[in-house]
Amino acid sequence: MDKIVMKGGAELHGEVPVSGAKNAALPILASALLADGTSTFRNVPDLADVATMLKVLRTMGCGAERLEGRKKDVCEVGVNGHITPEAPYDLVKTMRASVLVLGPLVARFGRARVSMPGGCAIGARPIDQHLKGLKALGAEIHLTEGYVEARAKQLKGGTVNFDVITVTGTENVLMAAVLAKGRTVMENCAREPEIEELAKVLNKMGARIEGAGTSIITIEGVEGLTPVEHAILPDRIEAGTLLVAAAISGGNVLVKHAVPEHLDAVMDKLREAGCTLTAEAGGIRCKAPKTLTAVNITTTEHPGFPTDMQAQLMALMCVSQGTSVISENIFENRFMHVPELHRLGADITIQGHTAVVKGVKALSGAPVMATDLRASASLILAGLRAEGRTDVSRVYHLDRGYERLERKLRALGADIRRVKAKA
Ligand SMILES: CC(=O)N[C@H]1[C@@H](OP(=O)(O)OP(=O)(O)OC[C@H]2O[C@@H](n3ccc(=O)[nH]c3=O)[C@H](O)[C@@H]2O)O[C@H](CO)[C@@H](O)[C@@H]1O
Ligand SMILES: C=C(OP(=O)(O)O)C(=O)O
Repeated sequence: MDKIVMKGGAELHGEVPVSGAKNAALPILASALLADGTSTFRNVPDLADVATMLKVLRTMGCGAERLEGRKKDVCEVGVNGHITPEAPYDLVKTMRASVLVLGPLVARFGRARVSMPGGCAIGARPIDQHLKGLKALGAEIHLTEGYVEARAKQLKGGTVNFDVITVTGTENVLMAAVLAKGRTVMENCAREPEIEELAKVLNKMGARIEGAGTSIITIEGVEGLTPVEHAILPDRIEAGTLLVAAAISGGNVLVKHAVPEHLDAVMDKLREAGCTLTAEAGGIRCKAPKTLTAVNITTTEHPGFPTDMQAQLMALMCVSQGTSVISENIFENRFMHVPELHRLGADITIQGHTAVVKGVKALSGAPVMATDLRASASLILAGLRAEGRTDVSRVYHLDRGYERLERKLRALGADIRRVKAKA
């Protein structure tokens, strides 16, 4: 297993580009199932999760490849009528977002067999709302042998009112509704920029969707869609992570391609902590203050503070002056980074879904273990500031969602490298 080896203390300076968004690329790759022919996607991040989604599509019989050489950011997905509409357990267990093929498969092929994703390190993460939405469009759903089996000769438009705001649930039902007969109204939808991006792609393919990015989405079903060409939007969570890297190191960094409107809540918190954030042509600049100030954070659905940035902000709070209260309201078990941050000298107490972080003068390097994707980012951020050497193991979690993070940080001046596992 690869690990990241780093020495803290360097201030980060310079410019760093953000890659395409994982959470947009995954549903958008799945959306290619909705049309016959080859769809071409650019700015697709080179991540383990994207490789898994391409594999899921290939397993079904699609052509799904990343191009090579200078076009390495391009993925092509080719679909013809002959596919096996099944996502097997072996793949879904490595990436729960594989469940995003469920909606497109049942809409286009009239049936789907997709392994139930099950829980993961950060929470139970059921998919009852995905299933509720598909049922409202007329799909028959059975759960057998750990699989969701969905069938519908022709989905029919209907009203879907989500009991819980869910990002991939909204996306799954949206991808089903575009080919349903008649009008679908989806209420209490998630409002993330990645949902707007998915709707943009579907509309380019010929769908008729209005309201994506708000809590009510209306879809007029169409008979068929055509393949598409699209460049994926920048990853707001990677951008936020790089802004925190600038802040925690005491540096001054321009995060290129970062979209300020996608990062309002994160930028507000960094400002409150004393950083100077400026939207510049082509990105966002973060200049760290001499002393960081503790701020309170409450994660909520977009446009609130994102749960996917909670662990990174917690790393920052570990070295900020004062006491910070961090409440996690989206996932029930998303404090797995806390015991590892303790190993670096952090002072954090957990009370239920709240963590109380008392800023310390210094962190000290230690071997630590990543437990999930954003936990691994938070440990690397803490390692940038810790005195001495920090080794972060289990970086396969990091590779799910960050494209060569260590190279990006090294280009900004960090002392960080990847030690490859022996073959
Ligand atoms: C691939 C992708 O886009 N992943 C993101 C997506 O995950 P994902 O779409 O899985 O997260 P959801 O928005 O669905 O989850 C939000 C909450 O709703 C609950 N829930 C969800 C669905 C359901 O049917 N029933 C139910 O109870 C979940 O357990 C969780 O407590 O949104 C999360 C919340 O912003 C992010 O952390 C993930 O990075
Ligand atoms: C939780 C995340 O991803 P996923 O939903 O793919 O597990 C994340 O990106 O932080």
